[in-house]
Amino acid sequence: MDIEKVNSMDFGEFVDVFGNVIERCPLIAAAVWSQRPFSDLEDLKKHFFAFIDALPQSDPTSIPGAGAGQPLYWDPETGQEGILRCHPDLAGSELRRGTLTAESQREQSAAGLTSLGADERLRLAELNAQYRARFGFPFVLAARFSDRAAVSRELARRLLCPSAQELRTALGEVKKIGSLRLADLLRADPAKP
Ligand SMILES: NC(=O)N[C@H]1NC(=O)NC1=O
Repeated sequence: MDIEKVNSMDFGEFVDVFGNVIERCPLIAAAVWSQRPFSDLEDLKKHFFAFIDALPQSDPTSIPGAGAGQPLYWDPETGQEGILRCHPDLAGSELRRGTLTAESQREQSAAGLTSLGADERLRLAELNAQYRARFGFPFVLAARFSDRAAVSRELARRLLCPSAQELRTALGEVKKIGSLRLADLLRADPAKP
């Protein structure tokens, strides 16, 4: 798909195609559509990321200690933390139930997370739960740049980071995931974050 094709899309088509560039955040694609035309893939990416960067960090709707669950779709009132909460755990219950988005399923599968042994799955589930309890959002990592051993290692390491730093790191991972998804859609070089 070239950029002319992207620029010619009506609202509905654009949101259909780009609605999951940011996991379960079709409203971000909806906002980006209104900024067309785009000059190229980089420009399109810039608009997605600028939208995220302009959001408030915290989620005033979250209740501290309530362990906010995963929403079906992003609510703009929940800001950047809300975007993180739309991400399914890596090797978590959504993967087991088969309810991941097609993109997430491919990414988790590429990192080998669909074929973990019971012990590895349990260890990741424990680390994911500790991470969510500490930060109030799930551990987010661009799985396609990782593998099963690196995922647990990175999770254990980031669990010890300060919250403000972790929010920034996690949003950086959201952008890496979005870059890869956009590159796939425009068939550019997907290896470039
Ligand atoms: N939790 C988390 O990082 N999930 C995401 N990572 C990724 O590469 N795809 C996802 O769905």
